[in-house]
Amino acid sequence: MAKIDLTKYGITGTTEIVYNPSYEVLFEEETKAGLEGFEVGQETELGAVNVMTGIYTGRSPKDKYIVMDENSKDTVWWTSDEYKNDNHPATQEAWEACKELAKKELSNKKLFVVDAFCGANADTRMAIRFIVEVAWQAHFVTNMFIQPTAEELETFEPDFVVYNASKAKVTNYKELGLNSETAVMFNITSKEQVIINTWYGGEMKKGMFSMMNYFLPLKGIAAMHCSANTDMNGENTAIFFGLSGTGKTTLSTDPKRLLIGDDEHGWDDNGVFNFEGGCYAKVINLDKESEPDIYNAIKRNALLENVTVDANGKIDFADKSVTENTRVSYPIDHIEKIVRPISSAPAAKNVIFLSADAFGVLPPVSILTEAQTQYYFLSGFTAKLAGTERGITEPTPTFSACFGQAFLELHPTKYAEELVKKMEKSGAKAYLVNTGWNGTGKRISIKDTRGIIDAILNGDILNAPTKTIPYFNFEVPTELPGVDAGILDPRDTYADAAQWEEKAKDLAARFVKNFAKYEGNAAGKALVAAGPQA
Ligand SMILES: Nc1ncnc2c1ncn2[C@@H]1O[C@H](COP(=O)(O)OP(=O)(O)O)[C@@H](O)[C@H]1O
Ligand SMILES: C=C(OP(=O)(O)O)C(=O)O
Ligand SMILES: [Mn+2]
Repeated sequence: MAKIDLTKYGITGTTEIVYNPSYEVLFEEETKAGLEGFEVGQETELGAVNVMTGIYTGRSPKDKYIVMDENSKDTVWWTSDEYKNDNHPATQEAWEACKELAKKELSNKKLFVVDAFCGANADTRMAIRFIVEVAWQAHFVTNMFIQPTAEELETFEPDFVVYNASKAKVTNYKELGLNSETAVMFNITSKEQVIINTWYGGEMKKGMFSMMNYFLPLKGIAAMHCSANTDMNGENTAIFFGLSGTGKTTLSTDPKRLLIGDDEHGWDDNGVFNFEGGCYAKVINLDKESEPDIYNAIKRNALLENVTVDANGKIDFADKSVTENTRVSYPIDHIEKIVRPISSAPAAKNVIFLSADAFGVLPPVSILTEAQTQYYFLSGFTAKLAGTERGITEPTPTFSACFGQAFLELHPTKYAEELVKKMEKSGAKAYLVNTGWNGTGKRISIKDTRGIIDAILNGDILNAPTKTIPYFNFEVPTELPGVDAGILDPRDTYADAAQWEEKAKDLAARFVKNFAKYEGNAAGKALVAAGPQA
């Protein structure tokens, strides 16, 4: 084991370091007597431990900051009045203050240090050191990141250090120009992240995703908020872009295929590779029959968050009294059908954009032209679903560039550029799949969506009869094996097609308005014709 010296980070008086604990040790530490508040883990009937994450049960994008310095000033895609995003600038002074708070919080106590990788490719991965004081936080990152081998640990040198001081508060946040007592702050120059006053595990996971999204595209590698899987021969790779709750995890976990990963991937000249070593599935209303693989992944070593569990360990997956964003993290090998030993596969042949349309306008599947692919990728229209972000309590329509705006550190066009290059090279086709609502007022069923995905992946969709949907010029199939033909044209799901027309016109106008921000250059202007015509 590498000798860990935390004094070089300014953390002093450490009484004990639990370094890269095994699952046995993690279980013991997170369930032992004497833990307080949100440190407490409870063993459940399925063997997985459940924890509560406190007030923050989802990410807090308003508290996300990046230090603005010589290095980041001209590269980061900062929030602006013209185009608001979650990359808020922090001063060097605010950084020093937050780092100081974290050092103070983490000094003079027992700590957990987890060294892990982000990125399955050895030549482009980031070596990350997580320093935390809560056992289950160490468990979370052990599940979600790639665990080094014993040999790799011998020589592990971190590229990036994460300080989780979830128990601290930024009391003087106003003075520091920050938003609240909570801060999720990145320093791209020193390669560090500080987390203060939020216990939500997703901040560590999506934080490192944001950093990969900064570093990789600058090296000509696509970084993508998508899940990925491939066929049993590891040849027919597909990627599924989508904002939280649109179905990346659910739809990529497919017993007929091998899972590459459920949320964050890169695409380089060798193909598609996972950034992570685990999955982070939503468990609200989880049903054993319709999602058996995810259900079966909830066993010892998996970690549940914010799930309602009674005194005997019995789980109620239907209860959303704490949040709708109830979660489970598990190491990827809790899923049987995965790509081994490295989570990667050849270039994608199919690219699927998952959009949960709360307006009920988008067809359940549309076959996109090349220009439409770029237009809809940059637009990133979907709904934010309840719970994943603080303050979102019902499906809220949004344009989230590249289906992951909250995690983009460079301008959206950079991600589009890298994706298009890779797609052109592999001859990939793109589809827009609505996993949200239609005229019935209900969400399109998982069964129908799975039928649509099957038809895309086995090529049936290319032989199906099609028609064109007005306003959007979408080419949609009129029949697909295993899919209710009555839903393929969304107008058929309304009592009166005029109701759809009205909503479609409204949505088309929203697209036009949103896209104006890309029309400043010739490339953006050229895409307008591929978008909806209001
Ligand atoms: N048609 C559908 N396709 C996919 N998921 C659906 C659909 N209808 C409802 N759902 C539900 O939506 C949620 C999708 O969440 P998840 O797969 O975790 O999304 P993501 O990984 O993109 O955040 C799950 O709770 C799933 O049961
Ligand atoms: C974990 C998150 O996302 P996803 O639902 O896409 O996994 C998140 O947005 O915090
Ligand atoms: Mn997911």
